[in-house]
Amino acid sequence: MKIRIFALAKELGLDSKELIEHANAAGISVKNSALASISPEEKDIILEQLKSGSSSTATAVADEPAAPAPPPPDRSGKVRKLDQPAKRAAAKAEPIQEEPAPEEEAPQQAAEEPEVEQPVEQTAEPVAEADTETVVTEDAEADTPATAEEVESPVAETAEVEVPAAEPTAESKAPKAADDNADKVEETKAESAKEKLKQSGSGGLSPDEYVPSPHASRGKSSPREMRPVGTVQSNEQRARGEREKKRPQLARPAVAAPPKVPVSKPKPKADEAPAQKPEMPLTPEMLDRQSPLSAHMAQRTAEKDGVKRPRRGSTRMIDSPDDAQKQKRSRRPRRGRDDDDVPYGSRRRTLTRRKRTGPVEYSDAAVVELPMTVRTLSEAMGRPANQIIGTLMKQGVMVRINDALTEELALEVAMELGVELEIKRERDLEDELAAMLSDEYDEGAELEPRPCIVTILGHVDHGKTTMVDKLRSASVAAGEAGGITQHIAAYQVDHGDHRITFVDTPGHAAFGEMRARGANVTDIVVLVVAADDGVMPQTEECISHAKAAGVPIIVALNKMDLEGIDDQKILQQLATRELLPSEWGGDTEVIRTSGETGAGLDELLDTINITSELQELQTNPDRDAVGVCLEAFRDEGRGVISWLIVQKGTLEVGDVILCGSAHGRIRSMFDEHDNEIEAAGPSTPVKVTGLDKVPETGSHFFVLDEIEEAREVAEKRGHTGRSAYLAATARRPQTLEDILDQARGATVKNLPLIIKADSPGSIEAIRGEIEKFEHPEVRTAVIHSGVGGVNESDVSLSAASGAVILAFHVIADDRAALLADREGVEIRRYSIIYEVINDIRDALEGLLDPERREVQTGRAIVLQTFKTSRFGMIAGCRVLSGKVERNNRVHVIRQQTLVNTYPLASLRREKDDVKEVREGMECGIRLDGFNDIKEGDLLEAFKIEEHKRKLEDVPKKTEEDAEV
Ligand SMILES: Nc1nc2c(ncn2[C@@H]2O[C@H](COP(=O)(O)OP(=O)(O)OP(=O)(O)O)[C@@H](O)[C@H]2O)c(=O)[nH]1
Repeated sequence: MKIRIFALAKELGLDSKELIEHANAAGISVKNSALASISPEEKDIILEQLKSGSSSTATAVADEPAAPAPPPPDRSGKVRKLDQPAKRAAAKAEPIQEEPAPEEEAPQQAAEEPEVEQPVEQTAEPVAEADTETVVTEDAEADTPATAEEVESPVAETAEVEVPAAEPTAESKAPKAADDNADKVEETKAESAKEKLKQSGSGGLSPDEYVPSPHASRGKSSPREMRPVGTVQSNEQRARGEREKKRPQLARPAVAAPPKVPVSKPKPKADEAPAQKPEMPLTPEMLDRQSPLSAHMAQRTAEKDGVKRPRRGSTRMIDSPDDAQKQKRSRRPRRGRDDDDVPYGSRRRTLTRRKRTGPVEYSDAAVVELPMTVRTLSEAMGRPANQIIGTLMKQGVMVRINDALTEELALEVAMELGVELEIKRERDLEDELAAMLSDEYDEGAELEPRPCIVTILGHVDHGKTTMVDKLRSASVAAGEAGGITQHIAAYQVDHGDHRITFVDTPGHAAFGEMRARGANVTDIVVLVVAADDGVMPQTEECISHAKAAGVPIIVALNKMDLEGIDDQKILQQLATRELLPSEWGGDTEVIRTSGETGAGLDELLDTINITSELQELQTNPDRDAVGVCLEAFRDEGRGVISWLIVQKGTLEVGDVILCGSAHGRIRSMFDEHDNEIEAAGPSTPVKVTGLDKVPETGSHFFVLDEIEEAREVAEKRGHTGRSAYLAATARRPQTLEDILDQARGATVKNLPLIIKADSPGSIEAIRGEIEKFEHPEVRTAVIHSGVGGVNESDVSLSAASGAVILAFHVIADDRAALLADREGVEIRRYSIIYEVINDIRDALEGLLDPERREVQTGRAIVLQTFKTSRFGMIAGCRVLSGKVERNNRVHVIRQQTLVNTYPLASLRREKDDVKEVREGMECGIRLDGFNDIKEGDLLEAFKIEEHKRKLEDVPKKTEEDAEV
């Protein structure tokens, strides 16, 4: 059974190394390791050796040629660093010890014998530090005559040690070399031990400096574990020391006492392999002053920058917590001063954070966006939401923080709280579109002359169409139904160097609004006044429209070809209506014309040109077109056709246009002669196709970039229109008239209508006319209107509502006609608006209750009364005037006071019932329900006649009632 060295050393109370030395002295080859093992026999030999004393130790040591160099007894020398040269020396010396060891154990031995290096290192250390001040000083302080020679001698000695290490492979030389080496090592050891003893004796190592080796029992060695020789000496050591004293003194290294280094003892780990290297934690002081890397880096930095600048994150450069604080402080202002050096993100974060953490700002002016709530208003004004809620509560408005606020309420709150509030509305496309119409839109653009737009106005049949027809050399009047212009249309005429655009408007009053819209695009109004008719009411309306539009008026005194014309009379009429003719000194040009003969038309065109030149009509043709829809209708083949007149810019095929609540992309474009064109400049009337539905007459059109944008606005407009209609419908029961009707128990009779026409203008005209029929008892209700023929839907709606279908210039399709026959729905077709209006008037008057009038037929006086048990009181009367009829009613008048009115119950003459009794005759009259009749009472007999009422009659009565 093998016995471990450390176990035996423990058993004997020895150090493992001492035991190894003894074993070696006894001739037993033991690895210089506490883990080495020996056999029991060898143990006995060692024990014997120990018992026999130390006398033979020196011999035994001398006889061990290959014994590893024992650790130097003197380990009290300063160990500050492990120099590579020393390591190399130790490594070279190692093979000397390997000779007697088995081959398989050699690597382990080499690994397990760092201790062997230590002595060499200890020996070599002075080589590195021989010139240090500390060593010299210590040496100088030593009482031994340590001279420079002594200090240098280890260098030579170490060099000698290295010599044999340089030839380790020469096995034959090994014993001798080993002997020499061993001798020298022994000498070194002896010297070191001697030196230590000397130091110990002279106070070089105080008892306090003794550091017991925690690993001594395990036979480990480290600089800290080195035990000062001299404090505990074995017999052998003592003997060796005596022997060495006899030897010549060699130069010894000056070894200083180890410094007091607070070392934390590493906790041994159970499973961990024993440390083979000395553990020496580096203290901050050592790092600070001795780290070659840090010193090198500091030097490099200083050389590079010229100034010593601490590197971020370098603990080395921060000497103390105060220094670290100074560093932080010095960084902060630099970040603020030099913005370029600060990363964008970090600077922004800092600014934002500062802003957030600031106090709440109570501003006197605030901007809030719609839609707004109490919360958003609170945030915008910098006032607490509770304050806003409280303010509103005082006004009787109960809101919560997330409730929406109207603009009015918000403004009231702002006024109450003394805040100037600006309400920002969301991007209003309508405003942007309106801006496109303004002159500012073309500011700075290059403007070019444009044709003037002339609108011809005048009373019906005064010759407008004939005049334009003559100008265009085309017959338009001949094709018109009833000889009345139903649609606005426009034409262009070239005269001289100018092109003139004529807009022909119907002269009838029903088209007043269309005419007014026509005037909106107008530069000049030509007022046609028939010389044989003079100024008519509708002429006056035209003058008003033209003046309201602020456009110059040129009077065309037409039909001058007729005989017996008194033009002076017409001029007089014009003058009284603020149109003083130029020939009378005024500024109104009056041109005598004849549409029939064409006389005066050139002069009229010349006058138009001169007037337009005076106006200097210019516009920007290079922009998105805007203009007005003059008329629109649905064509069976081409879909929706819209008459547009371009006011500004140039309209092109493919443009996206928005017109009222209609939108679309222009598919095709036609001029007045139905020639297809690609573009239309300013003041050009065109017919276009491509809109999704029939646009409203008089609505502006705009060219937009995106079809989606146009659709969005069109839908919004359509929605707004429906909302307005619903709102109007919802408000209707709330009118005062309705409330009064309900109180009176009166019922208003509606005439439901469905209007289908060929164009929006026609519908508008019909609506405008029938809305004039105002009556408290009857009214029209247009439940549906649309452009196009009568379809099944219209008939179904009519059947359900009892509405009358008015088909103006349109007919019903076959299926609708069949359905109408089946449902008994009447479809009334019209081509002239007069007929429509007359029929509507008749229908409304037919709905009126007839007027009941009291018609007195005769008067009778009561001469005598007879009371019968069967019939009650009977009055004997004489007819004073007229006649009394059986079906009359009677006012009983007593002493000139009306007692009451009663129907006649019986009328008799001489016991016979008669139908009537004439003046001067006597009769018996019994009244129904009245027996208190007396002599002298006057009976007025009357009958009720019903008279059909007229719409015109009723308003007068209503006005009288209102006055009452
Ligand atoms: N003698 C004469 N008759 C004319 C003249 N101009 C028009 N007329 C006649 O007057 C009638 C009405 O003419 P229109 O041109 O249709 O009149 P209008 O003003 O356009 O009528 P509306 O379209 O209903 O507004 C027609 O019978 C024409 O023949 C003219 O200069 N001399």
